[in-house]
Amino acid sequence: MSEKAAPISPLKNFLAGGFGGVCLVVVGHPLDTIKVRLQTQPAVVAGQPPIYKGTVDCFVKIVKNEGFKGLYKGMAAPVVGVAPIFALSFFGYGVGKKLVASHPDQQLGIHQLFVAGAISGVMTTVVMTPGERIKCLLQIQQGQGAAVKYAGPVDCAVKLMKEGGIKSMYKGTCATLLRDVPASSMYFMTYETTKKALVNLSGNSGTGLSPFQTLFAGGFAGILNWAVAIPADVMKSRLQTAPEGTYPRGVRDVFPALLREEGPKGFFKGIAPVMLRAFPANAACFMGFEVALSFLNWAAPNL
Ligand SMILES: CC(=O)O[C@H](CC(=O)[O-])C[N+](C)(C)C
Repeated sequence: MSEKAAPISPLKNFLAGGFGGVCLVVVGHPLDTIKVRLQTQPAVVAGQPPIYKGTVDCFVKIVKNEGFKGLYKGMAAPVVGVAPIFALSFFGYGVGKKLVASHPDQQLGIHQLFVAGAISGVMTTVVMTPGERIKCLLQIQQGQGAAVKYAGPVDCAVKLMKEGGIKSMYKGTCATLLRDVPASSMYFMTYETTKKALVNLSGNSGTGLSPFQTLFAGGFAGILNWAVAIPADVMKSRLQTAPEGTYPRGVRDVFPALLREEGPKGFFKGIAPVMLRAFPANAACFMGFEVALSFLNWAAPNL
């Protein structure tokens, strides 16, 4: 007999998703900083050592030269920016699930979950692109020898608007879509299917998931999200941090340039910190989401 699905509330998803996003940033930001530093460091010149030899070297150099606070550089922007991004992402997923379901109680299949995730990916791009542009610019300043240009996220946003208007804020939109549409599909589909598999395995369908199972399903969703997102993420970070005019045709220029300069492995730059961060950060995110959702279901059952 097919189980009756819980009614979907995009509004509750929005609020709980925002809380999940804050949990994700607190746990994952240091590794995100390392990822962006590795992704955007200049190509190695023959005979000269790279600025950072790898994840551990990058971590040690940041802590030595900038202190622990260097790892948390640019975190104000994601905390303020990621909460709405994740709120919108989980809201979009809720809307997507409603759109693909033929009736409100339907248990969605793997393909429907995939499409609902893609809808979420498109919706988040509106806030994800400027959020990522500001975050990446802040994360790379100082670390690679350049003078400090932006005092913080607001200063960065104001300067980008003054210098290049809304077009500059939305630099990297195509790369963000290329990253987030497949990534969000993978993310939500993996979380739901892993959850279902774990419940079936343990036979605890009456009591739902244990905290450990939620953490595992969330962490695994994060890993598969990044497994499909990383090549587009490298292109996005490059594009969004390059000096004006470097890649006039966006992805169409950054793709061949990266391939020419660094070969196929260039598209996987920063994969170690990405994967190190993916599991704990997304485990924390889904845990925060589920806790907030349970609270909302208790406090406002009809929301
Ligand atoms: C690419 C990205 O932002 O992935 C999010 C998870 C993470 O580790 O930041 C998930 N999502 C694309 C659904 C926002």
